[in-house]
Amino acid sequence: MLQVNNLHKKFKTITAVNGINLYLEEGESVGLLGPNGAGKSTAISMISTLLTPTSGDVLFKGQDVLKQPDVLRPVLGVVPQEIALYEELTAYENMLFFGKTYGLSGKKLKRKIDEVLELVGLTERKKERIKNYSGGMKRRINIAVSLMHEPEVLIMDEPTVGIDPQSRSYILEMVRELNRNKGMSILYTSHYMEEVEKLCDRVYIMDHGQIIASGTKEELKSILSSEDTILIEVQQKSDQLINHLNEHALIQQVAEVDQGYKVIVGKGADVFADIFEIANKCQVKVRGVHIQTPTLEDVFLHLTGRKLRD
Ligand SMILES: Nc1ncnc2c1ncn2[C@@H]1O[C@H](COP(=O)(O)OP(=O)(O)OP(=O)(O)O)[C@@H](O)[C@H]1O
Repeated sequence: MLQVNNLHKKFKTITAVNGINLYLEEGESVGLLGPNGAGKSTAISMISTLLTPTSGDVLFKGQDVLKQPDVLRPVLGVVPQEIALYEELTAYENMLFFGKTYGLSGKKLKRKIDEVLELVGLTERKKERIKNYSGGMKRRINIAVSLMHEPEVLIMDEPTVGIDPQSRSYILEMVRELNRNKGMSILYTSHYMEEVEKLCDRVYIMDHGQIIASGTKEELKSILSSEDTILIEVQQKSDQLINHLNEHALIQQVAEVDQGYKVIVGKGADVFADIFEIANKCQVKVRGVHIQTPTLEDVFLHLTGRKLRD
């Protein structure tokens, strides 16, 4: 349905997007996962026709979106990373305003506002000014606005960044509902791998302007089928420990995580005793060492040597 071919964007000296290819089928939920600065926002701004590419094509149902933006714009909903609402107006007034810009009016507009307010769970708060809303509520209204014209395709740019856990899980559930029950095709960008794992059928992993891996979650994780991921839980962190782990011949990657460190080793490599010995030498108390099933975060670590949220 939506196809992106060899898309590039250069800003003077920076190549923000360096030849990406991706597609979105009807009814699919696809994740664009990558760390800050990977080029996700630039890529989706071009796909949404808000930014002109340096080169490349975007096709919607076989038609060239860059030459004829109107083949996509009327059926596209975009949730930008920045909140785009009038702070002094109430949520309802904002929706009236944006609904009119989509060409809705009269009873149809009011019916649609009621429907999307219900969907984002803010019917009771619709008469409050946006400036009095929490960050999470603002984001929910931002999403509501993008749904007013019943888009076929929804593109979301990190819609849960910086919000409270309750709004976050509300938004995730809502996105899931839009995809599973309403059949909306969704391109969801995020640097939170848990969100992409939860919501998306297929995933593109982006880094430094390029797509470095793509496939279903299972396909991506099978990249690690010849590796084990080991979590080392420690009492206190130590740079010396990281250095020593990195020097170990059987350890391929080391990354710091909340509880301690994650290391990737060849399948079945027996490094447990060595880990305890190294930790002992660095005077780090180890709480536990566990082999884990790989996550998309581990796939990213394996491919780039970095964590998604470095
Ligand atoms: N208008 C611009 N002018 C110059 N450089 C830009 C512009 N927009 C983005 N960049 C640069 O392009 C690169 C990719 O940025 P982009 O915002 O697309 O990344 P991202 O993956 O969406 O990250 P984030 O989540 O932080 O927005 C970055 O190095 C950024 O500084």
